[in-house]
Amino acid sequence: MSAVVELRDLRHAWRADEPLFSFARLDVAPGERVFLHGRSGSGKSTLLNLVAGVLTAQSGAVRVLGRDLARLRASARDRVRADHIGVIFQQFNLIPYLDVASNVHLACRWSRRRRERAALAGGVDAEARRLLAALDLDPDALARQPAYALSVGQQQRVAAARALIGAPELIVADEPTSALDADARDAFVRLLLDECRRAGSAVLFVSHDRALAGCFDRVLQIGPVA
Ligand SMILES: Nc1ncnc2c1ncn2[C@@H]1O[C@H](COP(=O)(O)OP(=O)(O)OP(=O)(O)O)[C@@H](O)[C@H]1O
Repeated sequence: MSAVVELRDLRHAWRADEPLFSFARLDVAPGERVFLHGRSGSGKSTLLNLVAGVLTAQSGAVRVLGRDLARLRASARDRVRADHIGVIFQQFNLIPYLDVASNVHLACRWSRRRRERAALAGGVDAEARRLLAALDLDPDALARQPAYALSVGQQQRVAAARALIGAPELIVADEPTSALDADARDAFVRLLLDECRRAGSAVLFVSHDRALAGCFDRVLQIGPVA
């Protein structure tokens, strides 16, 4: 099966004289779990934004499921993201006054494909509740709570459930464990990767914390351009 993500001769520079990173070639296979680390400021978030189609490549190509993101109109890029990528960013991007279940449902409101996949798995609400429980949140106690009333660690898990619902081919996660202590961090990563395996989702997980690297199939370092 062809790669979920392909990077080809990708370079990015915020300042013309200072290239941030370059990837001659990187393929992420279906279901593969990739850990990407690098020092603060090395460009990890920038790379994930390129893969998620939030930024467009200055030179080289980012392909997601064979589609070259830079060649798509903005609306088509948004569609690729909504249909095929589950995003867990540092700030979780939950809507604070919306309840937990509705925050998880959002991914299925933005994408018919994911709504249909969740429906096949038993229904959008049932799947949201299953994912919350799988991520160690009690859906009976929390589903109707507004997101703002949850702890940071709970909000991270809600964001993960929203990324996973509808089984997108790719999960991109940007430092989702930065606010957790070591035990909570390890448990969260284990649960997240278990659910990705169940859904067949590939994972691109970014962190500066190399202690997590052992949980992944492949470890890559992002660094300054030589
Ligand atoms: N929109 C932007 N415009 C200009 N420079 C930017 C922009 N976004 C990021 N940068 C710069 O690019 C560099 C890489 O930032 P990025 O957030 O990708 O790094 P990171 O590896 O994710 O860092 P951290 O681990 O601290 O989150 C930094 O020097 C940052 O200041």
